[in-house]
Amino acid sequence: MGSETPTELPLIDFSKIYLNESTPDDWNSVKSQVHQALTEYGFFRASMAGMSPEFQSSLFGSLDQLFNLPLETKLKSISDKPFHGYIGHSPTMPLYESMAIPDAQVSGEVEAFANFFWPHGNPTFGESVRNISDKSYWLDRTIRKMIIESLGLDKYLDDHMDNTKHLLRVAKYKGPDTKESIMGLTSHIDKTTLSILYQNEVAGLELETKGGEWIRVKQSIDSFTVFVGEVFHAWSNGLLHAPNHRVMMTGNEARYSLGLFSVPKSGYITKVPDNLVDEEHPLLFNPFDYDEFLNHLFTGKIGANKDALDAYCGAKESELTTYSKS
Ligand SMILES: O=C(O)CCC(=O)C(=O)O
Ligand SMILES: [Fe+2]
Repeated sequence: MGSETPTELPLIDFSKIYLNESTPDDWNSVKSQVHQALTEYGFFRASMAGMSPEFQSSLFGSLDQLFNLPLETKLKSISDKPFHGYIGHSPTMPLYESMAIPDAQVSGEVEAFANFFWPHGNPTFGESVRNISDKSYWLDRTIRKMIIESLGLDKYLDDHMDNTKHLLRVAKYKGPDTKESIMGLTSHIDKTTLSILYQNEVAGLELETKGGEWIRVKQSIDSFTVFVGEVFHAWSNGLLHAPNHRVMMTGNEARYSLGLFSVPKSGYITKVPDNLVDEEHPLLFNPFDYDEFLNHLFTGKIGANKDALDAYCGAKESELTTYSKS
């Protein structure tokens, strides 16, 4: 792949592994594609077996129902935690609305969210959102395992798996009814370990290459978009690229997305593995507490710009004092 600029996201097929029909060679082949994609570009599309048009229409019908609830009902989904509660009607992002389900992979959490909005329950919402959440969760763990193996860091695997938590965010981008592109979500780099997105057929997500070109994601019914966030970039001492991305909307159809975001658990100190640091690869990030980083971000102590984590705990300036070869 070298330094050539891709015009589309690389597509990697996880179906055999997901269906438990893979050989060790299949695993190794997918693992090396994942490693290459996430170091070169920071993103790829993951295809998965088992998604039907009927499933897709019940899933996005459910999200339509959710966002069509009255504003005062949606506003009840409040939270004092960053990124958790209802977000919408922002003057800077008028097309965007979202709500979050923490620990959506845990049995009963999606159903509890549905029961909150529909006191008599909403089994279609529960089942379809749960299905995507489970597949995204499986992808998140499988991809992180592949990266850790491919970096030769197997001894860190359990620590990484045990100290990661998840948040599912469902979003709606209203069609702006214009021919020219309107900003749906401003460009940013996720403050996550990994981000996994599933969406309806309305395009809009764009990812930036290292060379500064924007690639528009071509979504299909059985694929997820996977990209690296600042936390995994930092943990890998810069080996994994965390891409800038944004949502640009045209036309009058609404775009729906479901994003599963993995982040470090509260109280866990993320630290670059020693094996990734040597004279040629000086330490780029000092150990950090993710919750404290978010606090700094949301109280304005550091800017919410693209390299917020670097501003918070970047080690470049203090390399000589923090880096020890032991
Ligand atoms: O909805 C999307 O496709 C992108 C969402 C996103 O980038 C985010 O929530 O961080
Ligand atoms: Fe994002």
